[in-house]
Amino acid sequence: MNSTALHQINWVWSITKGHRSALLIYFLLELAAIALSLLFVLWSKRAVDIAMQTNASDMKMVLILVATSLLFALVIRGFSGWLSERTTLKMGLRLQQQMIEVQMMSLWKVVKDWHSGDIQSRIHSDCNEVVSMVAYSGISFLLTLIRLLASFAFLWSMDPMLAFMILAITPLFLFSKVYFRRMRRLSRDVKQKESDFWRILQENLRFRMVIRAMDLLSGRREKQENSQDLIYKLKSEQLNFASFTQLAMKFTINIGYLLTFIWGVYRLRAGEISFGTMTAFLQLVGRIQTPILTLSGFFSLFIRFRTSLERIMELMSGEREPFVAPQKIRGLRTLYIDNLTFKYEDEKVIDGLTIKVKIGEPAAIIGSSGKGKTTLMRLLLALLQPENGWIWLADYRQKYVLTAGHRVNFAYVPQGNTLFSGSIRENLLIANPQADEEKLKYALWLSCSEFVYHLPNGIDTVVGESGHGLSEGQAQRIAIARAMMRDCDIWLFDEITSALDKETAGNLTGRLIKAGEDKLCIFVTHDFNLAENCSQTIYIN
Ligand SMILES: Nc1ncnc2c1ncn2[C@@H]1O[C@H](COP(=O)(O)OP(=O)(O)OP(=O)(O)O)[C@@H](O)[C@H]1O
Repeated sequence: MNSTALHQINWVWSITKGHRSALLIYFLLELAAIALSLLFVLWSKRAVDIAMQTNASDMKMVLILVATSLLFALVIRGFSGWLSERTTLKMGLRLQQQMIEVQMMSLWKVVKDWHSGDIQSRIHSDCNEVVSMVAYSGISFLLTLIRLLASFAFLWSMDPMLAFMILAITPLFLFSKVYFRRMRRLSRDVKQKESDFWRILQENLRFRMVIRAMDLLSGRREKQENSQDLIYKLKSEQLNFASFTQLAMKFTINIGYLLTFIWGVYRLRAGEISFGTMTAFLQLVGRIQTPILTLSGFFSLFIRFRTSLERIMELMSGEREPFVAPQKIRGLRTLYIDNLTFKYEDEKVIDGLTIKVKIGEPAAIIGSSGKGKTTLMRLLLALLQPENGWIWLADYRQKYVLTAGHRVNFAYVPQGNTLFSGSIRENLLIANPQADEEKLKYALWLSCSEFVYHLPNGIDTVVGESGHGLSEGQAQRIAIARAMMRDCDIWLFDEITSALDKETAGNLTGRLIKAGEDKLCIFVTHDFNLAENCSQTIYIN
């Protein structure tokens, strides 16, 4: 076994943690059901044989046993089915949580490389594929194999020749390398194309108004339809191949049944077997054929599972931000940036930047577009790591090298629309769930969001996806109010006046600068009026 397969097995084993006893119980219950079904065959053979004798004294007892085995098997199957569904559900949700957690904490370069549509496709369909294999199909495979072997051994004990005949006609071609390779390639291609489709779909839905407004509908529709056509072609190929192999399988299996039947009839006529044995034959043949058919279906499931497993593991292997305990700095005084250098891949964005921002002395950061202002914000929030140089936070006594743990000290307002769907109140409370009405009112006032009170539902007005229902400027101000709900000593504002008229912008920045007299405020801006009101202006070129 190669190291990749071993790694995959270990990984699969790790996701069963917390569910292993439920999986074992399910396996044992199904095993008991198999034993009962074989007892059913044995006792029904006896019942038929007794019925053919003149002295049928214990027939009643045997019939009771036949009925009991059937009934118990039914009850056990009912319970095990329920248990398996429940375990699948719980495991699926847990795995999804883990996948989402990894994505939420992934490093900047990982975020850039993965499209959220692709991630969603993996979290949804690949996760289902993997979990249903681990919690259900994998165990079913083992049980089917056991059922098959037990029925085969039973048949062998009654008539070895017949058992041999059945084995000889089993379509073993299904286990060939050609079959596996082709199915694997198809499965990979389908998954890849599905991810592409999710990417296109997500962007089409997100920008549907803009797409219509800019008359891009036909182009985007064509892209989406092309992607669907590709999926259709690949899935049709998959379907044709699977249907052909299933048909070949059924064909050979039915010939097997026919041969058994003819063989049985001749031997019955020759008086070599009893009626009971004949009925047992026919039942056992069924109990061998059905598992073989199930196994053939299982192989395509297994191939899909391997593909999905690789895709999930690839997603989960992205680098994550290590956990650092939150560290609130009491009595914060100064932020130092010393000879800071940063580059994305090869492009140097910030080169030897040195600045100092003190509490109560707001700073404006100005620079033409694409010069690295937002990058600087990301560095301050420890979302990016400097290539060279240092960022420190200092209180009265000492300096602390900035880490992700210091994020609790920052209230940050990003560029653009970042509201969540839900009411305005929910959007504000997410930043500080314990806040009271006073705090809400203050944050709304500080961000010049008094317009909220004139909305029909006031602060409980529901905002759609990406702030739909509010203007850009209104959404921007609610985003400022949200940041102001947090009790933080450093306020970072990234172009907060870009969607506001001059008067509102002046009002807003006036309130923020006044209220931030005991805060460390940094405004990234193109607004020179705002820069004039700050204590220092830093140019990034
Ligand atoms: N994730 C990224 N990977 C690679 N390069 C990036 C990434 N994000 C930004 N850049 C590049 O870094 C440079 C600075 O980008 P940044 O967003 O910091 O500029 P900015 O000064 O905030 O611009 P604007 O005023 O337009 O918002 C740009 O040239 C941009 O192409």
